[in-house]
Amino acid sequence: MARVQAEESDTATLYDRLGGAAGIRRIVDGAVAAHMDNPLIAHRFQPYADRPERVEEIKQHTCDFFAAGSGGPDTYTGRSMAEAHRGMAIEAAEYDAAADDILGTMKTLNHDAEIRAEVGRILESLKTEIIHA
Ligand code: HEM
Repeated sequence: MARVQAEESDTATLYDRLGGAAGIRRIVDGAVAAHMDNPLIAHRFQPYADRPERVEEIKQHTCDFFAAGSGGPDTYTGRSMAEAHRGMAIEAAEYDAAADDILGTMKTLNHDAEIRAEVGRILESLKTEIIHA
């Protein structure tokens, strides 16, 4: 029985381990709030402060992006990462600040070190697409 449970948890998708759509939404909400408060990148997001409908659209696309990339049922219909960030000239330090916000939010939400490291590796793999796009 213990063995079966271990096998089940080994095969659970990252999407399931993040808590599905609701769990991903909590991470995205927390990360966007952290970005707005992060002196390294707040200026990137402040122009959206009075456009709640655009913020909601970006959040929805980000949720779909993470869900589709982690084994969830959703399809991502937003732009590619390079296209979404083209012309912004995002620096590596800004990228790291955004990744820290996401991983810090996950820690606050009690995701353990192992799953945070897994998400950290995925974020790292997106870095070259997003910086200097
Ligand atoms: C950590 C990895 C990142 C991921 C997975 C990510 C993901 C996304 C997604 C899915 C969108 C929505 C695209 C769309 O609606 O078509 C988006 C938009 C945006 N991202 Fe990122 N992003 C990341 C890093 C960053 C960084 C480092 C910055 C700036 C410091 C940034 C600034 C923005 C801005 C300002 C928008 C809105 C663009 C617009 O309205 O046209 N992102 N991002």
